[in-house]
Amino acid sequence: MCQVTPLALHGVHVHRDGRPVLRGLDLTVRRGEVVALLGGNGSGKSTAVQAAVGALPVAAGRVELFGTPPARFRAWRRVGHVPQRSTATGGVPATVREVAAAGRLAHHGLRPFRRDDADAVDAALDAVGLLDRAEDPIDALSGGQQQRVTIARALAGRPDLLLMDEPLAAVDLAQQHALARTLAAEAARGTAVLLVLHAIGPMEGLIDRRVVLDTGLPVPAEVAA
Ligand SMILES: Nc1ncnc2c1ncn2[C@@H]1O[C@H](COP(=O)(O)OP(=O)(O)OP(=O)(O)O)[C@@H](O)[C@H]1O
Repeated sequence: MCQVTPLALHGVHVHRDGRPVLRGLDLTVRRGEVVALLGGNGSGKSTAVQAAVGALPVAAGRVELFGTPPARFRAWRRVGHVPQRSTATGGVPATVREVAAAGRLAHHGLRPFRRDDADAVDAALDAVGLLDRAEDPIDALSGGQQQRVTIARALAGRPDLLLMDEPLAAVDLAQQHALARTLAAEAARGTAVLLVLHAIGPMEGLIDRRVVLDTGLPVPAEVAA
């Protein structure tokens, strides 16, 4: 069966403040594949993720989400995105459950929230170890716990492509292991996963491929090893 590649960047150039940041990046993540995007500070990892979701314009080259450029892509329910250093508050009073439920928005749209939506939200909160805090105000959570809620929000959508920019940054080791198990299960059901990481840590057994960026280009595999 022919599978459309969930994420493909072909020769992508992105400029920021007039400076070249990505300089012809090729990157693909296939169905069920977990790819780690590594590299030093400022090497362009977050820029690549932002370009992938159409949040930054591409000066040259091509980005495709399930075969479609971000500007024409409509199936956002298939994509889960955890931005870098994200906290879940946004200044709006909301419970942990309400924030995680935002991850179902692209599924239920204007129809009422159903049992399967509620089950997906509960499963996502359980996966990040926060089901017992579901009714708490989001502001009452620590930074790392709030980061776990943004991960739950992405998981709640049961996406076919997960883009996570340093999801482990503020998360304790036990929860890193729990997230590794969750992502392994996601990949096993066919989800394509792109993880921006500084250290592989508990994700080691899960990673199918590593792409190491250096000033906006992948380091050749033999150098990166
Ligand atoms: N909002 C911005 N405006 C202008 N330039 C930016 C902006 N964000 C990042 N840059 C520049 O783009 C380059 C790549 O940054 P990027 O955030 O993609 O790196 P990164 O690999 O994710 O780094 P880190 O590991 O520190 O998160 C850097 O030179 C940075 O200065």
